[in-house]
Amino acid sequence: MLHVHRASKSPETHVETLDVYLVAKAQWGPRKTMASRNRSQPAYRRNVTATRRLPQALIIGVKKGGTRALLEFIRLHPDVRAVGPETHFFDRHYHRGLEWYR
Ligand SMILES: Nc1ncnc2c1ncn2[C@@H]1O[C@H](COP(=O)(O)OS(=O)(=O)O)[C@@H](OP(=O)(O)O)[C@H]1O
Repeated sequence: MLHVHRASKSPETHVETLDVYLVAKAQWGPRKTMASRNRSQPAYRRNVTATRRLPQALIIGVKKGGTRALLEFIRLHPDVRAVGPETHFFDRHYHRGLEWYR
């Protein structure tokens, strides 16, 4: 989850806090890790893995707006991969660039 703070001099808006979740559709391809040789895994798990890619969707909402619940419902779909902990890309790690973000 990412908290983006935007300050404003307008008395109506004050400080706006948003939660941002990153959601990516998984892209399946050949697995190249040691885990691929783990015979205790079923074949459909041995031979495929998710490729790291930029998110295709961002969930943005106000704090306490239920963004976590929405993310958990969306990630139930088998083709969806989503971050677990907060990434803080836009507020803390933006300078690291898109390769870090993947
Ligand atoms: N469908 C629905 N209806 C009513 N309330 C709901 C719903 N889904 C989530 N929630 C409540 O939303 C709170 C969590 O919001 P967030 O995921 O945005 O959390 S946070 O702001 O990042 O902490 C959290 O409230 P609190 O338990 O008071 O913290 C959830 O219980």
